[in-house]
Amino acid sequence: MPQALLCMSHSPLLEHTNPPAEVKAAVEEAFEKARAFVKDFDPDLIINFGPDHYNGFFYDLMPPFCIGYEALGTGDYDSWEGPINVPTSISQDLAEYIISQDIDTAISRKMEVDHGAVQPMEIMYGNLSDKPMIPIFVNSVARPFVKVSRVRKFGQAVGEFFKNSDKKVLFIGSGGLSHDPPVPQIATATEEQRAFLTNGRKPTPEARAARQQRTIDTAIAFAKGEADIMDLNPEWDQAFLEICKSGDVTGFDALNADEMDAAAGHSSHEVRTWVAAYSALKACGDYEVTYEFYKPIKEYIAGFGVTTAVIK
Ligand SMILES: O=C(O)/C=C/c1cccc(O)c1O
Ligand SMILES: [Fe+2]
Repeated sequence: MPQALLCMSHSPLLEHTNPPAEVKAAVEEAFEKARAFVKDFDPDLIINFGPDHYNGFFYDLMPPFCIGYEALGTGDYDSWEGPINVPTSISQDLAEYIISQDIDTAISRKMEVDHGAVQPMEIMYGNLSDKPMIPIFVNSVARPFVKVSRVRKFGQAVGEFFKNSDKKVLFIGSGGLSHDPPVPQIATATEEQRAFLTNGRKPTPEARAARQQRTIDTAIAFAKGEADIMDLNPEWDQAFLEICKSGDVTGFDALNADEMDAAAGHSSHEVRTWVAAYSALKACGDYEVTYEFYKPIKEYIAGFGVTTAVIK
């Protein structure tokens, strides 16, 4: 059965800040195009490569990759909260296959996933309880990072597993492109932030609200040119999109974490989810990108991209 791909930026600010009306309309049109693509493809199963922002994964145990056997949404920023429809036996077979290919992965029987992982599914389907979905965590915020070539090989192994599947599979990658939201980094964290990054599960409602308000305030200030975060980098974003369109996923290997921090912001590493998704699709066959949307949107703190692709 065929495979297809949807990669898109996410932002928890979609419902919390107000870009100019024409920008909002353009994003809504991109979502509508993506919805039409997904509806037309009508997958049986979603493989969802998503990051986390210290809602599900912390420094008490931070794997580079984790396959969810069972999962639930954390509900941060009013995102999906509660159980997700994960086909456990397929997740198990996938993990077994991946380790048989000499690629290591963690697994979780209770994986907690945040806005970054669930937003595309919410936008496509409105919920995470109907369509079967295997959540795959790709560490995109917490150093140390594995090389991008490793992410490509991981994605390739996932794709190989589904290449001859009897199910129609949609690979989703969620995140990026250039952006630098105010998520603390371990290297520069205060003692309090360090404690949170290591052991911040189940924040109090007050702590969660304060974190979210800080991000909203930063986005509003960023749009006014007043925030102390790195600028978006449309040129870097376009170069990344060119690699996606080239069909040569080894082109991702040249991405380097230090250079990404410097050029595209500390959350640009979320493109690792795209690298995994495109590499998974490529393992199923040569592909073509059938739709691309891109806009740098300060109110969302995101170089905002949406792409779809199919096997040629
Ligand atoms: O986790 C947060 O508090 C902020 C997340 C964020 C903000 C803007 C763009 C993104 O991709 C994010 O994940
Ligand atoms: Fe994010």
